[in-house]
Amino acid sequence: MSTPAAPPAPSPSDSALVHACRRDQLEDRVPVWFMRQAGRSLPEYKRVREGIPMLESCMRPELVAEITLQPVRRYGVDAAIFYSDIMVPLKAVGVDLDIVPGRGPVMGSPVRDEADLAALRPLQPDDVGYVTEAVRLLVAELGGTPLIGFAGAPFTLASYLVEGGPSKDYAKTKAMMVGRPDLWDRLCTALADIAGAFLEVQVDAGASAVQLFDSWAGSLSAADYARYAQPYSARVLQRVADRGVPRIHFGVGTGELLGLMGAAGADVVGVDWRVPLAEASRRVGPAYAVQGNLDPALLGAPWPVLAERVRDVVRSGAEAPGHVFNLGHGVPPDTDPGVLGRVVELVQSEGPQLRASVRERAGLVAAGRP
Ligand SMILES: Cc1c2[nH]c(c1CCC(=O)O)Cc1[nH]c(c(CCC(=O)O)c1C)Cc1[nH]c(c(CCC(=O)O)c1C)Cc1[nH]c(c(C)c1CCC(=O)O)C2
Repeated sequence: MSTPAAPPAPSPSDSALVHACRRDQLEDRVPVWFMRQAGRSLPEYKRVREGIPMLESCMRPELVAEITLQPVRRYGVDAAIFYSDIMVPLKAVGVDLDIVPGRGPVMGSPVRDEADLAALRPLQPDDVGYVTEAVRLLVAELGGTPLIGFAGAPFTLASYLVEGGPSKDYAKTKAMMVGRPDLWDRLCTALADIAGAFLEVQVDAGASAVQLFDSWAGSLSAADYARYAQPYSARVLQRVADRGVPRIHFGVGTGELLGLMGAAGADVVGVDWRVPLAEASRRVGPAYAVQGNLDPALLGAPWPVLAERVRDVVRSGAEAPGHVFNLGHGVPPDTDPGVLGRVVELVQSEGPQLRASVRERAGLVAAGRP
């Protein structure tokens, strides 16, 4: 008699995250991960980063793999997010920039005219061999847990390049955008091609989903977003359209842009805390899953209050055809990791039941699903 075949190893493409992104959310799991889950909120991160500058840390495959795995080990989240930065592909093509602790990306010299565009040569996979290597190491370690690759969207990248560093009003960026649309088009097309190549590298090495961060797109009106940002984000997302991996598209303060962000070529629209997920889902329509959207500032609230807010997010997300639980923006550096652990535990233990009861009451349960 032959021994029965071992059950197939869990595959990231069959994970709760990927199913939720595809809107065939498994009834037994509400997937949860956090933007910026790897990083300064973790003591084990601070320990391994000691004395190593941010950008250098992104170029050491074993360190990248270790930092990416830290929150997966600690919290048991449903996805890993690749440890890198939106500025890494720009650094890789030779742009003079640094990431200054407590401040963010700072340029050696800002991009202001045609001559400055010369710095933005196309990204070749060999420019980021350390990314390929780190993704491969991670995919081997992660087993059934999916790895999310990411890139910065052209508008958000352009804001750092044109301002020269972080900004509150993006005045120089917007002045170029409306005043020099020809230059803006060349800048954002070059950035789209670099960001698209960066996503391709991660997917080719084994990432199971991608997220495009357009963190600062919420500073634009819908009309300006549609004209000056969306076409370039669409160009990035198009690069990985035929790779079979879900595409998540996120920004902050984008309540008025959610439909346009979906239409840029996403499968999942990331939502900050300002718009409830049920309303966000109505704005994007039934062809998209949603991701979000607990207010990160509430992580410091007393647990019973926070727990009820976590349940509210799950209930509101249940009105969408697919929901990936996340914060509305990144984990704040001063977050107590113990609190994030409790959030994961709550979403994983109560999430499926909360979701099922909302969907049953609303008559949203898909007929015939096992
Ligand atoms: C706008 C943006 C950047 N980088 C990123 C975005 C989009 C997301 C968002 O809106 O927050 C994306 C990013 N940056 C980092 C990740 C790693 C993965 C993860 O989410 O856990 C990701 C996905 C690491 C990082 N990127 C950065 C850190 C902190 C640097 C350090 O630890 O020294 C980390 C862990 C630095 C960084 N890099 C950037 C900023 C604004 C900062 C913060 C500056 C500061 O407050 O110190 C640019």
